[in-house]
Order: sequence, then C-alpha cells, then structure tokens
Amino acid sequence: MAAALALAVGAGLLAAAWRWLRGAARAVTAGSMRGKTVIITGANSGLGRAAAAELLRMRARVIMGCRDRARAERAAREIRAEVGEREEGEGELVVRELDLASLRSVRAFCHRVLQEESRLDVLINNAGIFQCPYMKTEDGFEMQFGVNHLGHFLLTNLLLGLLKNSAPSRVVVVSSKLYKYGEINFEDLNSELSYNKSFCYSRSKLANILFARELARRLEGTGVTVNSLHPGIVRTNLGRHVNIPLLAKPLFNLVSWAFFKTPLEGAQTSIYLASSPDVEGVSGKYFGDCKEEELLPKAMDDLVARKLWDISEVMVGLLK
Ligand SMILES: NC(=O)c1ccc[n+]([C@@H]2O[C@H](COP(=O)([O-])OP(=O)(O)OC[C@H]3O[C@@H](n4cnc5c(N)ncnc54)[C@H](O)[C@@H]3O)[C@@H](O)[C@H]2O)c1
Repeated sequence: MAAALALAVGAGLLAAAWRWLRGAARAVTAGSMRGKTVIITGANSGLGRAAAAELLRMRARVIMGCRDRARAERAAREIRAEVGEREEGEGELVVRELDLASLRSVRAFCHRVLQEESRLDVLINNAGIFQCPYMKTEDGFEMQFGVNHLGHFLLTNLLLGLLKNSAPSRVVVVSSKLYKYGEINFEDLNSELSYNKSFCYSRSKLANILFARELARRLEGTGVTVNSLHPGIVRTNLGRHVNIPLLAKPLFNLVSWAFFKTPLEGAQTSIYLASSPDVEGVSGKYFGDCKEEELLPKAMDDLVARKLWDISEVMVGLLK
C-alpha cells in the first residue's frame, strides 16, 4: 500500500512537472469576440464555466444557459470578479434559465432569446450528464439521451433562424471520445428494454457527432458552420453519479490532479472552434486538442444520421 502510494505521488509529481514544462496550463487562445453573442449551455461548471470566462475575456456577450439559476448567478459573479469589470460593449455575462431535461424549458429559453437578442454568433452545446442511474426527463426520455442529445437538438433547431441571420456563425457540439462505445439502437432509443449507463452515455455522445455532421450538411451554403469535439479527460463535476469507494477517493483525486486536464485546458477546443479565424468556413468536422481528428465509420454513417434526425424531430415535437 505504502509503495503504491509512493509510486502514485512520484508519478503525480512527474506529471505536474511535465504539464508545467509544456505550458499546458496556459490558455492557448487569444483574439477578440467584441460585438459577438455566444450561448453556452451548462456554463456554471467545468468546461462551460471555463469557456464562459475566456469568451468574456475576449469581450463577447455570453449567455449562460443554466438549469439552476442560483448556482449560475453565483458562477457569473465569480467569473466577473476573475475577469474584471467590463466597459459598456466590452463583453457581458447574462444568466438565463435552461433545463435541457424539459422541452418546455428549452422552448421558453429560446422564446426569450429570440425576443431579446438581435444576433447569435456562436452556440456551444456543452451541458451534459454522465452515467446517471436510470431516470427520465420531464417528457419521459431516458435522461442521458434526453439531455445530451434531444434537449440540444430542439434548442439548436429553435435558434437556427437567428444563427442564419447572424452568419457567419457557428455551432459547437461538445461530444466525447467515449462515442466509440455507443450504437444508435433505434429499436430502444428510450432504454425501455434495458439500461446500461455507460452505453447510454456513449450513445448520446455518438448522437452528438451524428447530429453535428447532419446539421452541417443541412446548413451548407448558409454561412453557419457546425463542428463537434472531444475535450479529453478533464477534472470537472461530470462524475457526480459515479460511486468511487471512500478508500479509493484520495488515490483518484491524486491521479486526476496529476493526469486529467484542468477545465481551462479542456475548454480550449470549444473556445478555438467558437472564436478562431483558423476554422472560418470549416464545417462537419470533429476536433480534439484544437486539431481535426478522424472519426470511426459509425460516426460518419449518413443514413443513421438522417434517420436519427427524423426520429428526433418527432420525439421533440418539431414534426408531428
Ligand atoms: N469532463 C470530462 O472529462 C469530459 C470528457 C468528455 C466529454 N465531456 C463533456 O463535456 C461537457 C461538459 O461537462 P463537464 O465535464 O464540464 O461537466 P460538469 O458536470 O462540470 O458540467 C456539466 C454542465 O451541464 C449542466 N447540465 C446537466 N444537466 C443539465 C440539464 N438538464 N439542463 C441544463 N444543464 C444541465 C450541469 O449543470 C453543468 O453545468 C459534457 O457534455 C460532457 O459530456 C466531458
């Protein structure tokens, strides 16, 4: 036990030194988003919070779409304190209620955005739920598929007109490398026959990529680009439903501190896709560490992507 602990501490120190040497803790993005409006879902925690702070630093008007208003207001206050006061027109942080597990809430959020905002330059579909026990959304969908895919599917579709009117504009979809273990099992999209929390997370993240590619195809020529990404393994609150035995917690914390990315490091690809001139006009691609990456054939299956789109339209009530 003592030897294992010493080994973990040694490895942790080595990893920390490596991170320091390569300067990974520094933000790699810079530039101005002055005059641009960005929506980030799940912006009060983890990757979304880090992206909100960076985009505010870059002078964007950032709308934080969050489920829990009090937590989101607290996060917004903290971010403003970190970033410093902004002059009028030099960036702003706005909190709006958005529960992706409720189609009613998604519709209300979009209704308010369409009433209040004259433009939308970037939509970052970031919020996510990971490996929760079997639960259903307000509308009766399996929670991970409902929040990670269907909620964002409706949200994006309802905001498409504003994105098109603001073109060139961008949709950024936060997926995960775990998509590799998912399948779009059309006969049980709601997991009524069986539920496996890991499979359902992976399936929802595969759905994110198929959605992004299909949306990119549908938006060709409109000036709205759509790309998906995986952020790497990041130290956030995403694992709140994962039970780690009490005794293993210190070791897990040490390993995650040493080897996982910080939220700011993990958010770099989202920020890059939202703001960099390098990806102007690039659409339908998948990124990791700010570089395009190859996808497995299952994530490039256009027939599955179209079928998923059609079924999702019916599930969220866009098509009767
Ligand atoms: N952390 C990682 O290692 C990792 C790896 C791959 C992909 N991701 C993806 O990154 C994204 C961000 O996750 P994170 O790691 O920052 O985790 P996080 O838990 O810190 O943040 C997730 C955010 O989503 C919000 N959210 C959850 N359910 C919601 C709902 N019903 N309505 C509105 N918001 C809701 C949470 O409140 C939170 O703000 C997720 O899509 C996740 O799948 C994370």
